[in-house]
Amino acid sequence: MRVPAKVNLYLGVGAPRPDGFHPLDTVYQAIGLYDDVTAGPADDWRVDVRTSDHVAAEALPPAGDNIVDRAARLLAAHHGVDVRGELRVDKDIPVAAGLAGGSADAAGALVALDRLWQLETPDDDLLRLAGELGSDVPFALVGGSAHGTGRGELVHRVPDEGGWWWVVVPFREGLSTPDVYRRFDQLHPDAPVVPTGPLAVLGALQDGDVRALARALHNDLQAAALDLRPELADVIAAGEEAGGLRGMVSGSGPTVVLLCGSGDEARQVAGTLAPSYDTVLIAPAPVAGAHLVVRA
Ligand SMILES: C[C@](O)(CO)[C@H](O)COP(=O)(O)OP(=O)(O)OC[C@H]1O[C@@H](n2ccc(N)nc2=O)[C@H](O)[C@@H]1O
Ligand SMILES: Nc1ncnc2c1ncn2[C@@H]1O[C@H](COP(=O)(O)OP(=O)(O)OP(=O)(O)O)[C@@H](O)[C@H]1O
Repeated sequence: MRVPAKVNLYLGVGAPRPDGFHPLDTVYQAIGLYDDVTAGPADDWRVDVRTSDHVAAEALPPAGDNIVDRAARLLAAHHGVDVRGELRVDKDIPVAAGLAGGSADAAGALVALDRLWQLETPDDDLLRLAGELGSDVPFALVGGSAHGTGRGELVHRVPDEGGWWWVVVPFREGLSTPDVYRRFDQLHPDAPVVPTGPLAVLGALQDGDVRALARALHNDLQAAALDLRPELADVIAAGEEAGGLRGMVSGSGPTVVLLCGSGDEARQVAGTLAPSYDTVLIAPAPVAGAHLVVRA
């Protein structure tokens, strides 16, 4: 099953809660850059992870600690069944990139194992288990474009009339999400308890208006990511110079994404950037998630 990466079209971040997580007001969009997760029968439990050229295999955790192992244990415990099967993960989404690749794999594992073990887990339970695995995992189930609140785990699909195009510039060396949130706290000691909301982004999606969306894109974590990786500012500037309508850091970074006016414009921007960076990808959006959750 194909599971997509995400970008945050809007990421409002508030002051840390007592549990250490930050309240978010975000708009996720699933983009056409995928990992592939498949499950088959086996007497024991095996995970086989393979990576494409631009995915840093060395950044993945040791056997047994992959987020798909955690997803399998959580789903099995919820139903009181044994963890059994062979799970294969083909990774094309860069690791620790701000693209939620691990979250996509976790969502894919939940859905693939739910089918293999014939559990028919209700959607609400699946969403709750996903939220326990990580803040971005429920969105990976839902896909499309969605509003996220809480620590990001409460997701509701939103109307999106656009067919959008992104140029994606990932880097082999990732950024740690907790490090970026920590830097956010240092840079914004007076962050509001309730983060500001994404009205302009939601309106642009509803109208399918790419120029309005370009104006409204916003990421409260961008300053923290740029502080940790100043050279990302040059990538954003180069992408906008090459014809991208607007460049930004995706989520906690370090991937830079550029919103483009059309598929042709995206190909042109990617062609201009390609000689300067190891990897430059093109992704249409929005795309489907791992599982169409009826309620969302
Ligand atoms: C940056 C985003 O990708 C934006 O969507 C997410 O907020 C990150 O989501 P994620 O990788 O699924 O994060 P989790 O696995 O839930 O949490 C990892 C770590 O990120 C920090 N974290 C995450 C989410 C959140 N709302 N506040 C946080 O402070 C915490 O230090 C946490 O221990
Ligand atoms: N299947 C997996 N794919 C990628 N990373 C994984 C996986 N399982 C565990 N991890 C670990 O999770 C951490 C974050 O990986 P991930 O690729 O999800 O980050 P990300 O793209 O920045 O996600 P987010 O945008 O949700 O913060 C890495 O340290 C990585 O070792």
